[in-house]
Amino acid sequence: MDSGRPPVTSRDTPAQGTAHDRAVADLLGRIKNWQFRDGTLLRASVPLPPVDPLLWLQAHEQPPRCYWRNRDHTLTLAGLGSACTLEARSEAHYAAVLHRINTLIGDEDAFFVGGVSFDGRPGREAWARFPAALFVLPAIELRQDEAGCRLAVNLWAESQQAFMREKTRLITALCQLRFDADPPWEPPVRISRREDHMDFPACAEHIGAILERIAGGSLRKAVLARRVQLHLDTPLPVFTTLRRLRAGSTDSFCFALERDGQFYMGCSPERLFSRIDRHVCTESLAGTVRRGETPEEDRRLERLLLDDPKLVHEHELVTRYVHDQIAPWVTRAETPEHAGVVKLDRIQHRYLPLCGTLRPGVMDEQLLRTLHPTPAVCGFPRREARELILEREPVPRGWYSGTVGVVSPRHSEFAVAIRSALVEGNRMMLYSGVGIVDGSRPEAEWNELEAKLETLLCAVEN
Ligand SMILES: C=C(O[C@H]1C=CC=C(C(=O)O)[C@@H]1O)C(=O)O
Ligand SMILES: [Mg+2]
Repeated sequence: MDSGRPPVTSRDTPAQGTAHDRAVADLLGRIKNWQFRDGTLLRASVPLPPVDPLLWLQAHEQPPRCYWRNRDHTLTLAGLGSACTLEARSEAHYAAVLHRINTLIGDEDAFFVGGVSFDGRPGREAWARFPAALFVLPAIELRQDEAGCRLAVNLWAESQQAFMREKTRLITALCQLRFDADPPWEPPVRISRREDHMDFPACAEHIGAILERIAGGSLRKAVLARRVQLHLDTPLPVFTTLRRLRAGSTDSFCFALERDGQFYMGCSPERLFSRIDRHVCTESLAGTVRRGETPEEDRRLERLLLDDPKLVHEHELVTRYVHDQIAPWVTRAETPEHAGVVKLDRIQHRYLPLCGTLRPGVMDEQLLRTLHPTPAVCGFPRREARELILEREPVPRGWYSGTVGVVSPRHSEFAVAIRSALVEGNRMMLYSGVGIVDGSRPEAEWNELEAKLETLLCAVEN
């Protein structure tokens, strides 16, 4: 059947099918000679003609699948299956997981893909399948970076017996890879029902309570989040939807993580941190206005974003926090003098990057522990805001406003997990949040919550 969509690879280069086959054959040849080496990761990678990773993922039913594209478009990873899955039951175990990742990867050029929950605890209710932290080393990896496109395999096993089993499984999976076929036809998705877990009156009441707390002096900011549940008339084609979302989210991190039949997916404009060797970059991104209908209106709104005292305050709380948290870990911190603006398709944000050189011995675990969750998703002071969120919000956040990214000894990068949804078959849960500070008005915050959901909603129904 003709789906009317482009194939996984371009048809105007007929020799590509054979080039992909040769790449797979090359990998198979290498794997066949692999011998079990206790606790050592085996990895091989070969160049591949360009492939759209999301179409490729949609064409393969090999869970768990994962996808990551960073905001700078310098790294895209698509993974099929798991060579190793590491989990943490609580925040207290993040360091052990990150340490394990580094020793397991060693000198190999591999990445684990994963993340952590908002509150450092395992998911509850809809999120029950997601632990506090989860990182997967894909068994088969498609990577695009400055060096081009490559296909790689990872194999790791704790015993000779497990090694033989995994090796056979990997060979079978490689033999089933497809590069030149159309992805399966998918019917258009329609939203049959929408359930809002917080309506405007409830939202206004929560905002009132937060403002009272702020007036009392014990809190300066809290981020209030809501959830919208969609019932769809057909299971959501996750990677096709993410492809649409990605097309409208050029300056965003895009991700999808599969876990026992569920997907956590989204496109976030916000970086938690990125580290290449000892060089680290973090940022504050907060404060929102919509995009204008005309260039003049857009510039007027941009001026408002830069000058309005409430928006300046909302953003500055994040900036100061990020600066104070990172300061002990870096020798030189560089940041522009004035905030800039990040423009997305429907909204724009205030933004200020901060880069530095890590002091000897500082690892991802310190950065993760001290930065996450920033006042862009939690509030300030952090503990007070977190308590208020747990007390006020009607549904657990799970991994929404957690962090998602890639980890390796040389290079790690995490996005703040916002503009995202949990998907299970016909059901999709969309999340959005707003920073409440002195000067917040319920109608304006409600409109902001709605605007933040729009991009995702549009990607669902095409
Ligand atoms: C918490 C979210 O956005 C944060 C990031 C940027 C701007 C925000 C704001 O203006 O309120 C939020 O702090 C979300 O999109 O769910
Ligand atoms: Mg805001």
